[in-house]
Amino acid sequence: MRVVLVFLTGFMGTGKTAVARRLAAILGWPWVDTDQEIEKVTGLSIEDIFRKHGEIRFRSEETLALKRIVRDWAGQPGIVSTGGGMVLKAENVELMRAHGVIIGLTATPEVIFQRVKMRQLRKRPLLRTKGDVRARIEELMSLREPVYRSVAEVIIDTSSKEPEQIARELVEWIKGRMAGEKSGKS
Ligand SMILES: Nc1ncnc2c1ncn2[C@@H]1O[C@H](COP(=O)(O)OP(=O)(O)OP(=O)(O)O)[C@@H](O)[C@H]1O
Ligand SMILES: O=C(O)C1=C[C@@H](O)[C@@H](O)[C@H](O)C1
Ligand SMILES: [Mg+2]
Repeated sequence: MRVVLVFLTGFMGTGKTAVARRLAAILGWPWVDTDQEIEKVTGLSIEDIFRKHGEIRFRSEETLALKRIVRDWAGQPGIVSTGGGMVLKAENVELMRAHGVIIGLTATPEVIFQRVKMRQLRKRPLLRTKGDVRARIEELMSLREPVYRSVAEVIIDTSSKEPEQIARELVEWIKGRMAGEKSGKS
């Protein structure tokens, strides 16, 4: 399989969107973010989709967005930052694996809390709680961690690095991955 699409996966606030933007700029590849794509297509914010239509509807929109992206971008290189729950559906993981490579980003719960607190929680309805947001992050992360670990080819801890530095490291990884594939085929 050639590396054509690079999917960034991981928990909310690990930096998928921030890193993808820089990765695309360095490589000169196009970039799409599935959350932004869903908002564009539905004309609704993530918050409104969850509030008015519920999580099941959001998950359907998420799979539809992924299907459109792999169809429209077939055969060309590109960076896709996914929503934090994209990997929870086996169908989505299969689609990503069939069209590219899956990179995982991680960070400590405390760093995630610092990044997503306040205004950022609006984009992440699953973290909104009357109780302790830190505890909610830890709970959801520990439930999902095995999935994030099992789907990604490589996992980068973004807790103490700037998005620019992470993007540069990933460029090297992607180049190595592409070179490895070429030599494997010849
Ligand atoms: N490595 C980093 N260092 C410092 N701040 C960061 C880093 N990565 C992301 N951020 C900041 O943390 C916030 C959340 O990052 P981002 O939106 O990229 O997360 P995400 O993984 O895309 O989350 P989601 O799954 O909810 O879309 C943003 O304000 C972003 O600028
Ligand atoms: O981790 C999740 O389930 C989510 C992450 C965000 O990117 C959004 O896709 C939405 O808030 C759900
Ligand atoms: Mg994002």
